Amino acid sequence: MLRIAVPNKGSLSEPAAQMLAEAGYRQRRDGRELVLVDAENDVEFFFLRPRDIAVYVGHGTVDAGITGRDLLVDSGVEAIEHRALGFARSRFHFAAPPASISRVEDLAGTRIATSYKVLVEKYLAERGIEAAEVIRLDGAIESTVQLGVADAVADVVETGSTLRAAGLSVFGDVLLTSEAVLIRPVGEIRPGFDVLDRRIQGVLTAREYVLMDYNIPLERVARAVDVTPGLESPTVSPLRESGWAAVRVMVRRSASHRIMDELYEIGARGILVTKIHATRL
Ligand SMILES: Nc1ncnc2c1ncn2[C@@H]1O[C@H](COP(=O)(O)OP(=O)(O)OP(=O)(O)O)[C@@H](O)[C@H]1O
Ligand SMILES: O=P(O)(O)OC[C@H]1O[C@H](OP(=O)(O)OP(=O)(O)O)[C@H](O)[C@@H]1O
Ligand SMILES: [Mg+2]
Repeated sequence: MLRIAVPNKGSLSEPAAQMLAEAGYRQRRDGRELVLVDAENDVEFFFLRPRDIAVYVGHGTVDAGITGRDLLVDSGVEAIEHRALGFARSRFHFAAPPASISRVEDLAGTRIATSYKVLVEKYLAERGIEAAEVIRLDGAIESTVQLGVADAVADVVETGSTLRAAGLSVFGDVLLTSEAVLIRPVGEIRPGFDVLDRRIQGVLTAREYVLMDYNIPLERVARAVDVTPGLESPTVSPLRESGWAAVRVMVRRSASHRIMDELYEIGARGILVTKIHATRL
């Protein structure tokens, strides 16, 4: 039975549960359940703190896990980032009151508050910058400057509104671009992992693509297919009315309206877009 670690709390937990549900796995009914056996799919889910998941996977205690790339890096543990999952996207940045610090070099001799101490210390060490102290705190990092605990912070930024509300501005490079990731232990892939991965890949494709159907005069099929080449090759079938073909093809959801406009211009009619629920490509 494949053992999978899943975030039990925080920003990662709800979208991870949603993704696994779309992949056909059983869901826990109660947020306090710690273990869930899905015998039908031959997997066992362990609901753990997102920060600890990299450690369990790194030590090989579980066969797979979902966590944040930033948490994996900060754990200092070796595990393989097998696949990016497209949610909990964030950037990791330094920030300070704009009048005080605006360059990474100015961090020398300052106190920096963060929940990601390993990540920050590694970044500073690589640049030969010696902070007075890197203070590790659990959350609400943006408040530390106002509270007089730190001179600057290093934290997760999504929209930037938390930083703005605290009167802080980012400076320097993005230290890390993060999102939720599927991770696995170093070494041989555990039995059953490929099935989990294919199911997740299926969900990602179903989210990214839609199915497009349209009718088109035969002499314009080639032009239309140039606009919608599909992943491999579009299905082109004859319509009952002679001189017309029906085309079925996958297109990126984000481009679907632009593509419909183009197809219409070429002469396509009856253009339909349908949501894809699941895929195995
Ligand atoms: N506002 C946000 N937008 C996008 N991703 C976020 C946001 N806050 C945290 N994350 C990401 O979620 C993961 C952190 O999850 P974690 O559960 O530790 O923190 P959290 O979501 O802040 O939860 P909490 O603060 O309630 O403990 C990291 O990968 C981080 O980059
Ligand atoms: O750029 P924004 O869209 O404002 O999002 C970023 C904020 O969201 C998270 O905080 P969370 O709400 O999890 O609180 P925490 O600081 O206690 O973890 C993160 O730690 C940042 O503080
Ligand atoms: Mg948080």
